[in-house]
Amino acid sequence: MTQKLLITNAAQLITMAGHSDKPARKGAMSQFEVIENGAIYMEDGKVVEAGSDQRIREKFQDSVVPDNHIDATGKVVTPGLIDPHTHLVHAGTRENEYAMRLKGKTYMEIMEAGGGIHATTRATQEASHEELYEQSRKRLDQFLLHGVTTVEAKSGYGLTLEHEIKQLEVAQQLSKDHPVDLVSTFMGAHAIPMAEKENPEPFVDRVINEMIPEIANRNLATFNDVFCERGVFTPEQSRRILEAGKEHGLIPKIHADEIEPYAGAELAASVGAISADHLLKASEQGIKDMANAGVVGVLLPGTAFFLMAEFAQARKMIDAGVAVALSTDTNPGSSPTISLPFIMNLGCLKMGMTPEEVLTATTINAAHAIGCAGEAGSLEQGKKADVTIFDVPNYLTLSYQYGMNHVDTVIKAGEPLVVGGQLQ
Ligand SMILES: N=CN[C@@H](CCC(=O)O)C(=O)O
Ligand SMILES: [Zn+2]
Repeated sequence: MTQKLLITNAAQLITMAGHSDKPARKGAMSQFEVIENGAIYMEDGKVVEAGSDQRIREKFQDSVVPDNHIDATGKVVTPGLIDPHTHLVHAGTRENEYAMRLKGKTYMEIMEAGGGIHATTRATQEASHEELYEQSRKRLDQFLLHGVTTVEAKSGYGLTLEHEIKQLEVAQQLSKDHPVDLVSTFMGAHAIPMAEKENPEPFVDRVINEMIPEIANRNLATFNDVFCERGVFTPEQSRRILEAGKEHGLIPKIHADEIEPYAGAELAASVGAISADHLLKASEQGIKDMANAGVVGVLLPGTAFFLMAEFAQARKMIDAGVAVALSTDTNPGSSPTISLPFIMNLGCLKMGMTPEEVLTATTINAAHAIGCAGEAGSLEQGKKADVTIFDVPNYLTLSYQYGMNHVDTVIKAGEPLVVGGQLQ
């Protein structure tokens, strides 16, 4: 049966059209069209046409029954938001570490003492597939309620082949069962297991020779990520891990220059990573290299906010020609939030981004950061009918009123799943 859906009367319709092939950079990040009084028609989970209310009604109003007609009077319609960097599948929380950090301990001190990523690894190793599935499913519901229709999910709290597979299988099952689209990243190189701290090379070898081939063989991930940071994986180890992934068809991503400058941005450019993420301490050279190589900069201002660190230099990166995307970095240690709209607020207030840039960074550029811009990230003919409707009169209000959830309706593949701010 053909499934039809018509949205009319939008105070503002923002399609983000025109950047499906390449991410928006520099001025183009701010220059999208805003259709005042817009409408969009969808069929069989795909966008058919978006444009002025008058034109779309003339063409399509007669083919829909009232039940398939959403009136967006006074609201803003955008592509479904995309979160390109999360640690969705994990067990446990770390509020005890939060309290320690408030008293002055640093993120890395806690990790070096066996907490941090190691604490979540212990909890995740102990959790069953079913427990991880249930906790992650709830998070995905929350994402949907905050307007997000596609989410990237990393492993990296397993640190053994068995437990990395468990995390990725949970993500794989959720991608079948849950309406939010999931894109998976293998991140076996998220931390060196505590017992191997003094001699990490055997672990690096296991990631390269055991984990990567098996994960690729089982088709459990699209991307391969590494935490390149002093005290975790060196640039040289990171390069080997990312190159090994490439040999098995896994596209490189990298946690780069988060705590200290460590030439992670430069490495991302030199291995041809699709994105480099964090970048709080990225060097001038690294920023230039990323712009030249077309590496998307995925910035995670929730992490800087929560770790009380200096924010990444989004303004400098955009002006230098880096395509910037934004993400929550959802995880229990450095960014326990699923609110991408709050991340948009932070993008403006703490990283010098414009309200237009943060919308681009959470839609089409976020899609490019996870290789799905051909299907998602903009409302253009033939792309997925993933739509978020915000109960605000204009898009500026989204980054002006902070810490609030303005999501009214979320449509996934042509189906309204959130209506009036409630899951259906
Ligand atoms: N920095 C490395 N990894 C995660 C945090 C993981 C954790 O603290 O559990 C991040 O991207 O922020
Ligand atoms: Zn991360």
